[in-house]
Amino acid sequence: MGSGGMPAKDRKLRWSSDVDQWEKPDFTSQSSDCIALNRNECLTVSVPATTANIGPGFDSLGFAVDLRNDVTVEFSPTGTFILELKGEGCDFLPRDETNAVIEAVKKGYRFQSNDERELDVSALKFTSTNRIPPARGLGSSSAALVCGLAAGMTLAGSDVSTARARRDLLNLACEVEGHPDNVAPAIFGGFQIALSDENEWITSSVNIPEGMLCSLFIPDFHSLTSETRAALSDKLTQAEAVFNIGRTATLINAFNQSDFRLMKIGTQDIMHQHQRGDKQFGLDKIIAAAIGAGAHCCFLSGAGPTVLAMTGGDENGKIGDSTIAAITAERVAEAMSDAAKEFGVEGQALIVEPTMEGISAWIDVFDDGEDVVDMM
Ligand SMILES: Nc1ncnc2c1ncn2[C@@H]1O[C@H](COP(=O)(O)OP(=O)(O)O)[C@@H](O)[C@H]1O
Ligand SMILES: N[C@@H](CCOP(=O)(O)O)C(=O)O
Repeated sequence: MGSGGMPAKDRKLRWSSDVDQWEKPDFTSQSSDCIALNRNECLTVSVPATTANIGPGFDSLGFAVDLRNDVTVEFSPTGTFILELKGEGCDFLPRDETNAVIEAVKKGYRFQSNDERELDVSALKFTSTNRIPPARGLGSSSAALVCGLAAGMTLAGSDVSTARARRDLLNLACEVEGHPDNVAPAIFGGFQIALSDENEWITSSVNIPEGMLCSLFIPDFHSLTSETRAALSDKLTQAEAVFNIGRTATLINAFNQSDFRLMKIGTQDIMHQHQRGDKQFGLDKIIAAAIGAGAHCCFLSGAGPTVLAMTGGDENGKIGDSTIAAITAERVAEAMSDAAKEFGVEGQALIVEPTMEGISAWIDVFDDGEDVVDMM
């Protein structure tokens, strides 16, 4: 094994955060001996849900919200491949090696070991704890991809808390996903503007005003991003392009300057959201209801069908602001649910906060019954 019997804390020192000094694990013959995990250890990778587009920023903007999927990897007690699913999507996500998380683990491992080895997962146990509802526009596929890639890279010896590993993760995940607006905030947290420049994906952060809350209306039905993307027109008139360019720029200013008044106009879009939602589940009416109930802005989350409205924010820093924000967020969520019901659509209302925490990974060490956590 690359790490031998070394405790995780010491072993971590083998992988320098200095980009030029990354030390490749000593890959030897046996598959289970080729991973940077001891038999008394369990690796966990945690990734947040993300809301992409934010109205006009199609394929470019996204922010992370505090609803997380976790994947753990440990040696299987039965000596055979196990994939345990918990929470969202348990009833239909595959439990074999075709699961997107497992495919990504193998890809991440292959990348980190310079294509020298395939990861044999037959002696490993994976547990996927899913809190992000799949196929609802909250970046579940990106979370699965990023979790898996990061787990695979870690098993091949990478420290995914380093800037270099995160950059690699961004490039790898964007290659698979094709658009960066979910994966960038899933990896880096916060609000990200992401784009591709020749062979490289680049992301930069935007401020999210303190104290903002997101009211989510998550319809009960599923909608596959690939299907609703395929139905969009790939042509825009100049006037349509100008509509979205002006609003995207306004949106960035609104967030960076905590200017809540600009958020409603800054989240308007002409490229995709009404095509995906108005006739299908009354998106225009849900947005109007949220704004009417006091939201700063409201938009289709990713490819939908989730709708996200934003409230709160420490405009004046007055005592009691957070209580008022929470009450408004609940009122907005209720108004969205009622509007959807009138359209015949049932769903779940949920209030979450934006989060600055992107991917995190750690190793639990089970030592004589004691559980020591090693943050990576
Ligand atoms: N936790 C998960 N584990 C494995 N695969 C997942 C998971 N979540 C989502 N997926 C895959 O992603 C698909 C949904 O992707 P997509 O249509 O892009 O929806 P979303 O908007 O939620 O990202 C699911 O059908 C499934 O194949
Ligand atoms: N820009 C993409 C975003 C898809 O987000 P998801 O959360 O629905 O996967 C698109 O609009 O297709």
